[in-house]
Amino acid sequence: MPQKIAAGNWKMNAPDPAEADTLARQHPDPGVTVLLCPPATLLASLSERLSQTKIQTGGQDCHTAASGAHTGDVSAAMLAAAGAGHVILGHSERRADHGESDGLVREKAEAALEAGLTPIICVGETLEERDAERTLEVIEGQLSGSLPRTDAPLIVAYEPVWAIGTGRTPTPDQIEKVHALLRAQAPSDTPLLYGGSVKGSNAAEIFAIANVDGALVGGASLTAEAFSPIVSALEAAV
Ligand SMILES: O=C(CO)COP(=O)(O)O
Repeated sequence: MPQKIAAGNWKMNAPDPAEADTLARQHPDPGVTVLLCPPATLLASLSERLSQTKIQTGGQDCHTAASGAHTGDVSAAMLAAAGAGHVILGHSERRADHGESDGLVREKAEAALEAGLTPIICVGETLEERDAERTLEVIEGQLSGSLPRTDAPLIVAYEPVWAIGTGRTPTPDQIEKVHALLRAQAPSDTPLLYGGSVKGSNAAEIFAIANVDGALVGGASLTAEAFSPIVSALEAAV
């Protein structure tokens, strides 16, 4: 059975780190993997802060190279040295803001695996693509272009671009169709996360969908009050 994962993507936000302590106190021994991905500058301190807890940390992006003349970038090895065990790659905000291609995401995923990190590879269609009934074709293309050419364990997150930060979520049927495709295409036992406006109030319904193994959460991961019910819903779904 794939691992169950509640992952928080803090994006370019710096919530009070005491929120992470509260979350750790509320979930001292979670029955699922709980992961917080802060901005790179906060990764080392947050990892240290959570080192005596079961909450893990991850990065939000990495470079393809291990080191070198890449001003402003951070390598996968640096994330690992700062305490990360995972790294989010190919998030739609990076694909949109930085023009990241599937090929680049694949190279980054290979670099992450090389550094001992588990990549969380994000895919998702735009509203335009969904309206044009191209969702499955788009996801299939992104996945086959972005997955590293190895059997190493990784995680895939389905995040419809139009559901991110909008309060809109796809219907359970829409999520189920995409996750069935991911299950068929990704290596067996790959945890498949859903992301896009996940909240405490809709988490249980989302976790009941076939082949949904957890969530990648943005806004609702910034406070323990908002994230804890999502973790609890996933624990209850196991
Ligand atoms: O992009 C996301 C997580 O990576 C989802 O963000 P929201 O949960 O804020 O919609």
